[in-house]
Amino acid sequence: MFLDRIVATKRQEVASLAETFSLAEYERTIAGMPSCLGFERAVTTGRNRGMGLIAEVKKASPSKGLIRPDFHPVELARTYEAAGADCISVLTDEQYFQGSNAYLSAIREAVNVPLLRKDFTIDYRQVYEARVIGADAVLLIAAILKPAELAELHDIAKSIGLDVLVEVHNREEMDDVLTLGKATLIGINNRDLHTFATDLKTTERLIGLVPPGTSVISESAISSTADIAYLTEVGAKGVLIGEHFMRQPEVGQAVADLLGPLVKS
Ligand SMILES: O=C(O)c1ccccc1NCC(=O)[C@H](O)[C@H](O)COP(=O)(O)O
Repeated sequence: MFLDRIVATKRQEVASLAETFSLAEYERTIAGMPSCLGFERAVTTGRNRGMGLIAEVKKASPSKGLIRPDFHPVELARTYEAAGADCISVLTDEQYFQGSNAYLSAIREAVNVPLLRKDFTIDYRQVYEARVIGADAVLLIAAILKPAELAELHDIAKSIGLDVLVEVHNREEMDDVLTLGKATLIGINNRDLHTFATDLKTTERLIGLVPPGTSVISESAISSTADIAYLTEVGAKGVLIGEHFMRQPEVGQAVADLLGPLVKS
């Protein structure tokens, strides 16, 4: 299965990171860095539009292959920011998404909105790495972590100033995450990471389980104002959109088209 292959690759990457990783050095570096920008706050307030937008910088994916051949990550991020995206998600996985840590660091220098490091985090060293390369938040995916692992990585991320988007796709993962009682920001992924099948109704099916005080972001397969209206209606606080924007010749216009109908309160 693809997700297992991705995780196997991550284990190899973590093993090579571990060869040079020094906790003391990372902590020293982080101590000298500016505070993180508030990712959770930015996406959940959504500039009072009623729906926050995380726009994703995504060159390729396992399900779709190459999505945007003419790929200029910094230019895309600047365009997202200028068009009103609240946060930017940056794929850093190289092997399956053609992403890079270097893209995230370059984007950090270029924009002033919070950045999510989008990768498959399975080890505490990747959390420190995310902070050092310039992320404001990390993604923790319930499908690839045991509850105790997720709890530990969540605590570490928070301890170094990162926000955490905890991703679930089904009832069992949601129950596990809610039982831990740590997540304040839950991403419901409309894509099944095992089969790649997408269904926006996944958000509607699971959102009712989430207690008040915890915000939900709907992720994947979102491409129209009708999708956003529907997800607003079911109670999502924000959306994460990658492929739709990446396929547009005029990315800024595509963002404006989706955000345009949202009313400021
Ligand atoms: O996008 C994939 O094919 C994929 C495959 C396996 C694991 C994760 C995958 N995507 C990560 C994401 O969650 C999406 O990049 C993100 O939600 C944006 O989705 P979309 O708007 O559909 O590009």
